[in-house]
Amino acid sequence: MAAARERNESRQTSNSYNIPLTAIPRLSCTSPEANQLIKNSKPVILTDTNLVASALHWDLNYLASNIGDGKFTVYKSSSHKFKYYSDKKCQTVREFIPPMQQEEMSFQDFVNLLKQSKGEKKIYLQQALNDSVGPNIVTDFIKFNWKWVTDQQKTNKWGPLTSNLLLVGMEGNITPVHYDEQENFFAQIYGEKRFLLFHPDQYENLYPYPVYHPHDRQSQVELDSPDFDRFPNARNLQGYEGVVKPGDVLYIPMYWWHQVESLQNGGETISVNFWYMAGTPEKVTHPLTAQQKVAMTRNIEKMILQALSDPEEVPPFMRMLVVGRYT
Ligand SMILES: CC1(C)c2ccccc2-c2ccc(C[C@@H](CC(=O)O)C(=O)C(=O)O)cc21
Ligand SMILES: [Zn+2]
Repeated sequence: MAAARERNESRQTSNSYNIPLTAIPRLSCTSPEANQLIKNSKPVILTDTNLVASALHWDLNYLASNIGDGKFTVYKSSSHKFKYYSDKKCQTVREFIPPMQQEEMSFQDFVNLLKQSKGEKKIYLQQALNDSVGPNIVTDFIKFNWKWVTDQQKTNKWGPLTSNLLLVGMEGNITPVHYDEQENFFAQIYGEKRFLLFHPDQYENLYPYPVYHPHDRQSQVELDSPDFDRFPNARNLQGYEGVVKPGDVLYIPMYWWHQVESLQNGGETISVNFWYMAGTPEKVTHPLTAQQKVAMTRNIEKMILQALSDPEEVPPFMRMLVVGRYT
């Protein structure tokens, strides 16, 4: 680990984190290498997809004027971090305090809030694109390059598209490191976003919350100030970094950890993601892939919770099972 830190210091990476980062490849979607990376579940920033070319004229005013008067979910955070939490799991952890509030409002109200709350209150609009949006947005949406993305879905044997989230973030917003259980083509429309990605095998270095915790799928490690006493392996973190610009599409393979940042002083950001369910899982072969191991830990944790029924019983049970026996 010291070596990793020396290497990092000697390489003087641009990031403000003390983590060795390799550049995510940036390739044309027409290149065989790009398609090979996707096939092998490796991240890649794709150019020339035209996936959201029909939306590259979207900005705050265009959306406010055309997206209709529906209500949009806006998250407010006292810090610049928007740490996802599952509402339905809030009851399982008694002392859990939600780190952000959510509110429904019109897009125009969101834009007004954005313009007046420079700096202190950070807000993040996140809304699944649906048919309640105005006709011009529907037209732009229909003109997404569905041929390319559907070909990808079929070639890579993914499951169905589950949602397209419209994301409008404030400069400086951070979505802390987490993984999703879906394949993701992340399309950038306005402004720039910086991604940190970590292979699923970095599981031991990122200490995910228990599955029953509201912060399920999130890391307990704060990348900007890791608590090495509680999470010593965080010193061994190694990851990937890339910045997506308007028109770029980042492929985030399922189970890959990612942290997403709207650049400070970069202005607001607009993105649309394309989440696909996983394809049918490969039959289990040994050695297990990191993804298979993560999926197994999730199933086992769910089974133990089911058996014990009380979340408070899980930590002592796990210690009894493991300490002195498997450690
Ligand atoms: C932080 C926020 C708004 C949120 C709050 C409450 C519940 C869910 C979510 C949620 C889910 C996805 C994203 C998009 C993206 C991260 C990014 O672009 O910031 C990402 O992680 C992905 O596309 O996989 C962002 C959010
Ligand atoms: Zn995500």
